[in-house]
Amino acid sequence: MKYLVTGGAGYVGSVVAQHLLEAGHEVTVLDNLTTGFREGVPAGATFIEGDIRDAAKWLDASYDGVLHFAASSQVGESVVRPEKYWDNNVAGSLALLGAMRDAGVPKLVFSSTAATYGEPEQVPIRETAPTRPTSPYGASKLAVDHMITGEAGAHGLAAVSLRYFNVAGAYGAHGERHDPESHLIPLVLQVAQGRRESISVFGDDYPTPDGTCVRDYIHVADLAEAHLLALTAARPGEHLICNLGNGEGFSVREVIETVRRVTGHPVPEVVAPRRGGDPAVLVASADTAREKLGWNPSRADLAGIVADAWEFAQHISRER
Ligand SMILES: NC(=O)c1ccc[n+]([C@@H]2O[C@H](COP(=O)([O-])OP(=O)(O)OC[C@H]3O[C@@H](n4cnc5c(N)ncnc54)[C@H](O)[C@@H]3O)[C@@H](O)[C@H]2O)c1
Ligand SMILES: O=c1ccn([C@@H]2O[C@H](COP(=O)(O)OP(=O)(O)O[C@H]3O[C@H](CO)[C@@H](O)[C@H](O)[C@H]3O)[C@@H](O)[C@H]2O)c(=O)[nH]1
Repeated sequence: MKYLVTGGAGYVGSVVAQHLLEAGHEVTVLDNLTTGFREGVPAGATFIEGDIRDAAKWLDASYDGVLHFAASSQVGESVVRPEKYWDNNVAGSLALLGAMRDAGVPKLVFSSTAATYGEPEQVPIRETAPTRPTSPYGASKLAVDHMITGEAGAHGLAAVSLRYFNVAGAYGAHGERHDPESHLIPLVLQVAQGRRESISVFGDDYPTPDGTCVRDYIHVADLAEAHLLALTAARPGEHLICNLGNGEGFSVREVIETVRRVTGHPVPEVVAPRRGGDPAVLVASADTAREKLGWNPSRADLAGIVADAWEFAQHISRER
């Protein structure tokens, strides 16, 4: 099969593109390199440096589907620059869906997020939970989910939205890398490497056992496997929404402690003010993904996830 992977020079997109290639598919990556890296695109994929808003230039009926990762994805930034999120995520996805419709591309797998739920009433969070995002990022992703539901109903698109919880870990040469770094695990690893003095803990007065935010960390390779299953499960005219997480929450402090244990290095921490837009707790029920996709994540251990991320962090700093 032939797939377009938007955002395939970024963290999750590059790992999924690599899995698609390993499964024998033909892959084209479309990425404007705003947060991704040219060297992140897996060998064997065709690369187009371009924007999803111009997808019509490249999409044609030879594609069997699109895996849509390209987005702006930082919760905190979205609170201070909401317009960027409406433009890139919502207007960008609208253009992409239009290009798919015009070209007759039948299938879509979309990177949605736990951030669509906001502060949950019940944990673990099921897909039927209320969607009340606490950040413009989450709101923009929820808007795209609604757009996709309409597209499936009106025009027969076969679609799956995968609501990732916190993606972590690495897969071979592909791992989490942003410049400047913005995500918790790679930042804590930079402290362990001595590249940063300390990690800021954004708020220690949340209603959680140790006062810091709790997240459900999912290995990027488990996540990638769900995308391949979603391509098989997608049905014309239907929009399936599945959470992807391990169902276990770890606090910011527990993540920092795990990094100390795995790396054997000291990690000084400093309590800082809360970051805008952060819910206190996000933990998934992934029962729908297990039932509808046949997904069976096998890399749930946080220390193992951190160890893979650590190996990747060491690899990229040797390259610098
Ligand atoms: N990392 C996580 O924990 C997480 C959790 C939930 C959802 N997601 C979603 O998964 C997707 C991938 O996230 P990531 O962590 O790999 O981020 P990333 O920033 O590493 O990757 C995003 C990629 O999209 C590209 N891009 C952005 N806007 C574009 C545009 N207009 N046209 C073409 N390319 C564009 C960037 O250059 C980058 O390569 C995003 O949609 C994000 O919202 C990520
Ligand atoms: O220097 C830091 C960085 C982060 N955090 C905290 O660590 C937690 C995790 O933060 P981060 O790694 O930035 O991830 P999230 O903000 O939880 O968002 C990720 O996970 C979401 C799903 O839960 C996705 O939608 C987003 O795209 C993805 O960035 C949050 O409580 C942050 O406030 C800190 O305390 N210090």
